[in-house]
Parts: sequence; structure tokens; C-alpha cells
Amino acid sequence: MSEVFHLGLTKAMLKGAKIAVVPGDPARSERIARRMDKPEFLASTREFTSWLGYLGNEPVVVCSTGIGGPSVSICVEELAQLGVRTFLRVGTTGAIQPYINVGDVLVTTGAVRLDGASRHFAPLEYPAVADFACTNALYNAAVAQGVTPYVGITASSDTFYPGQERYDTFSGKVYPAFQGTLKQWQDLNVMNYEMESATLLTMCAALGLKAGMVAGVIVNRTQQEIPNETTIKSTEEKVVSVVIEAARRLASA
Ligand SMILES: O=P(O)(O)O[C@H]1O[C@H](CO)[C@@H](O)[C@H]1O
Ligand SMILES: O=c1cc[nH]c(=O)[nH]1
Repeated sequence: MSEVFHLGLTKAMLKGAKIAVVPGDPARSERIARRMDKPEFLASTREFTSWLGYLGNEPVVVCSTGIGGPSVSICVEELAQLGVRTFLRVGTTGAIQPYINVGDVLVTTGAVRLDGASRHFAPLEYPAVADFACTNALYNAAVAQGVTPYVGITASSDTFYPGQERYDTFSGKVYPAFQGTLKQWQDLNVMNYEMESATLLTMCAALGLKAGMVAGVIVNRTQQEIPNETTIKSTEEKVVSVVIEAARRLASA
């Protein structure tokens, strides 16, 4: 019997896990857990698919957040109720700087709060910043695997289309408030767009939880709009390796 509203999980199922790896895509949960020891399926409800794995003696829960801030906030809140204190998001992303390539790895230090959910945890003046130890672990894990990540700011939007200034082929519309914003964030040295880090980083900082964020670049918005399936797979494998190594380092710290 679930002890939380949505996730279908209990404290006993988490075996005392203090660290969670939180991808957006539910299908990614199993792929991540299977890279750990003793992978075990826990539950699948709505967008939340949960697995448990071990890194050494340390249990680590993997739970997908689905897309966007509201569902991230539920995932984090309910995992925290079950004892989790550290959250590592591993996602895909669209780069907006011309020098960042598809396949590159990005570690987010802070997010531009283009979401709504983070405002339910702290006013807009409050920064969406990553935890230093999580960021350090993600950066060092990447370097240890021969990958030098870009480190910096991510624009985190509630919408994939207008909020990331995609003039979709159906309507051709982007609401005026978002017209010109891709160029604006480029000029302000923002690395990329994704959809969860603003909520994750704001709520974790505000609630006294730790959070970090790593993403693999699957498109560069200055070059193309549609990602290549093979590239998505290889990029995902790369960032999954990084997040698992980072979790291992945090677990043994
Ligand atoms: O690959 P995930 O983790 O889902 O992350 C990115 O992909 C989704 C959009 O396609 C959004 O969730 C965005 O943040
Ligand atoms: O461009 C992109 C690619 C992945 N995820 C996003 O949110 N945006």
C-alpha cells in the first residue's frame, strides 16, 4: 500500500535510499537502474516509473518525473517524504549556443525560471541554483569518463514550443512575450533549454534538499530542430554514465 499520493512507493521499498536519480522519460528509469547493482522494479504510476539499484552498499532510487515542473514537484516532494535528500536530474536538452555540439554534456549551475511551479516554492527573486556538491560530483564524474562538460546556466521552460521560441509548423505562432527570447538568452550566455531544472533547483534549495542537473545535447537550435534517433541513444548513454558515477561519488562521500 503506497505511503504517498502518486508514486506508489513506501519507505520499505526504498530501503533507506537517500539519493534519487530523476530522469524525465519514464523509459529511462529502467535503463539507468540496470546500470547499477541488483536493479529492482518498484512501481509505475502515471509518468512516475521507479526502480531501485545499488551503488556499492548504497541504495539509490530512480524515479522519472515526466515532463515539466508540476510533475517534478510531486516526484521530489513524495520522494522527500520517503527519506530522499539528494536529487540528480539527468535529461536531454536543446543547446542554443553555436559552439555547443550535439552529443555534448552540460552541467547546470543555475536555471532561468521560465516555469510556473517554482513560484509556488519561492518568489522569482529567489535563484534556481544547484547544490555545489552535486554540481562538483557531476562535473568530476564527467571528466573522469573523458568528457569535459560545459558548465553554466540553463533556461527552463514550462513549454517546449512557445517558451523555447519554436514557431511550430501548425500555427506559426509564438506569443509576443517569447518572441526574440532565444536570441536574448544566447546573448546572456545561457547554454540550453530544457523543462524541469527551474522547479527542481528552486524547490530543493528552498526546502533544504540537494539537487544537481546534467543533460545531453540532442539538438542545437542554431543548426537543426529534429534530433537523430542514434544520437539520442548515444548521448543518453553518455549522460547516464555520468549521473551514475556522480551518484556513486555522493553516496561514498
Ligand atoms: O529528456 P528529459 O529528461 O525528459 O528532458 C527534456 O526532454 C523533454 C522534452 O522533450 C523535457 O522533459 C525536457 O526537459
Ligand atoms: O530542445 C529541446 C530538446 C530537449 N528538451 C527540451 O526541452 N528542449
